[in-house]
Amino acid sequence: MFQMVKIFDSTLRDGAQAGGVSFSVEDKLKIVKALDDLGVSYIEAGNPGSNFKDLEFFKRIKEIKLNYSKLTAFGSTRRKGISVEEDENIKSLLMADTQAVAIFGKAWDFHVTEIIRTSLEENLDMIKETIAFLKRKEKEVIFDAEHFFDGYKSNPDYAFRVIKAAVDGGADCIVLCDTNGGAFPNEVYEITKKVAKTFSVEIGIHCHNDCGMAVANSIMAVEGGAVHIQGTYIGLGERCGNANLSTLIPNLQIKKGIFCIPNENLKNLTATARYISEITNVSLDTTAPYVGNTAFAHKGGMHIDGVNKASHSFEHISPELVGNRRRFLMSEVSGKTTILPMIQKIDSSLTKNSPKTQEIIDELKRLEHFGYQFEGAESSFELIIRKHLGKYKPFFELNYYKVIEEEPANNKDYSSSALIKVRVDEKEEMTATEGNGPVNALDKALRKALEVFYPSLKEVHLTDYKVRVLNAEETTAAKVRVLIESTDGKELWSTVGVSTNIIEASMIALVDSIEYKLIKDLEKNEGGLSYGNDHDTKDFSSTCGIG
Ligand SMILES: CC(=O)SCCNC(=O)CCNC(=O)[C@H](O)C(C)(C)COP(=O)(O)OP(=O)(O)OC[C@H]1O[C@@H](n2cnc3c(N)ncnc32)[C@H](O)[C@@H]1OP(=O)(O)O
Ligand SMILES: CC(=O)C(=O)O
Repeated sequence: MFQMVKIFDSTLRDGAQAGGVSFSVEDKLKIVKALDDLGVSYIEAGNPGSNFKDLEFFKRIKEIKLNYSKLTAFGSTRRKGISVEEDENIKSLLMADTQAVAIFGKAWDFHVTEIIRTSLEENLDMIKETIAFLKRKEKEVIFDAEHFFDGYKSNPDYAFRVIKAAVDGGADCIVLCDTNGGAFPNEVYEITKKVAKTFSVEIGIHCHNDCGMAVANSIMAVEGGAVHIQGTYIGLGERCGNANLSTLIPNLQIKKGIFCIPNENLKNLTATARYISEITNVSLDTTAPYVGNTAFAHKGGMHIDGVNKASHSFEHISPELVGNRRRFLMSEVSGKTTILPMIQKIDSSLTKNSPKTQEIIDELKRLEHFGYQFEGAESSFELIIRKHLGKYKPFFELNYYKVIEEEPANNKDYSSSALIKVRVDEKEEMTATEGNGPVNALDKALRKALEVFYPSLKEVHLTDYKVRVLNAEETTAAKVRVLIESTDGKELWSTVGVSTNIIEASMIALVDSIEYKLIKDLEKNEGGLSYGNDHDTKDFSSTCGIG
């Protein structure tokens, strides 16, 4: 039997209540567009009664036509002691002019008497009157029964009366909220089932993740009869966050066959997660199920061997289904089986027994002994393979760079400046840039110089920069390993550099990052690289900073 649920994304409302998150109006517009492209049913995009930014957002979003999702504004029921018509929050909700509104009201008697400090009867009136008013304004009304599970455990009769008040007011959907995130899956299942049996209205679920159960609880709610699922796309939300939709959607659709978004969009799940985390400026958890960077990364030699023989030996689904990819993590404990797929991506004629394969693995082990770590820097390793196989075209030559540190700085924002000269074919470009540190200045100067030749580099920026001291006993003469992660907003890649000089180690990783991006761009544009014999193949050991 065909089964479907409606996905309600609250990244821009509950997600905005997460510590460290602050969306600009532009951010919100971009995220709405991405979620609409993905095909979620509702986008709860803000709380117009809360702040001017959200009011401005709701004005500007009118210029954008959504193809799939219903835009939803969020607010509370009327306040105690006033009429719905005079409530400023409700006036703002109407000003947002959305097709759907989500209204929250208390379902826990304790919250009614101790937090909003009114009578149990007035709370029921606040809920029913607010919903009836919004229905008269022809809104689709989603009622969030706040603290429903705690409320039910404290006073089931009252929790049900809250739902009845919402149904009597005309609510289109009643959402049972585990606001404090303390419920367990069996409780959510039993309680949701009782509600779904008692009321004929559409039932939804909204789970917080304080016990790490938000996804499991949401699934159990679906088992119990919920057909409207609230969450946030990468799990952001108050405290420990909300049910993570990038986990829930594939769990429901791929594992349980319950329709959430158009099938053809499942392959966009990973890119959407990266895009949203990018705009939110929150790193995507590398171990996030389905969409994380290591969700399909294998390191143990036996696992890699197994996956090579039959991918489902160590993978629960095929990564391509959700737009992710399989990765084999390189390390000194790798055998040829581990690196062969990477080598074959560049030259499919090579086999486990080819001398080149052995040479590359020897080189990997030599570099790891020197201090490199390719597990976190596959892109640098791919460049090494390309250079070793002559499948590499240098995009530029770094002729010269110089970094100047100034303390105390004239300009408080910039304590460093960098000068860089690059050559592309016969043309040279020299740039100077300031930065808030030497690596920042170098990064900006290098990209500025190269953007003249390769405009796509404008999209690139660093998302992570890590330094690890390798032989701390050498104190200030110690060797350092710099790992950087870069993105162009669509893909993430990591590169590495090692040197006793932190600036040089950073520069090696930065140069690798740019070369990798340019190779990928060329591959996309040309449908594959061609390498003429006229191109020099740079000696990779010099790029890696070792003699
Ligand atoms: C579970 C959830 O996530 S609910 C959503 C929570 N989200 C937010 O709070 C973010 C947006 N909030 C805001 O911007 C502000 O809190 C505002 C503008 C909505 C309200 O600000 P203020 O009027 O200054 O009130 P403040 O935040 O200090 O206190 C909350 C008030 O709302 C009342 N309230 C809380 N829940 C409800 C409810 N379900 N129904 C009606 N009133 C409620 C409280 O009783 C309190 O009123 P009081 O001052 O008369 O005691
Ligand atoms: C409505 C909501 O965000 C909650 O109850 O958690």
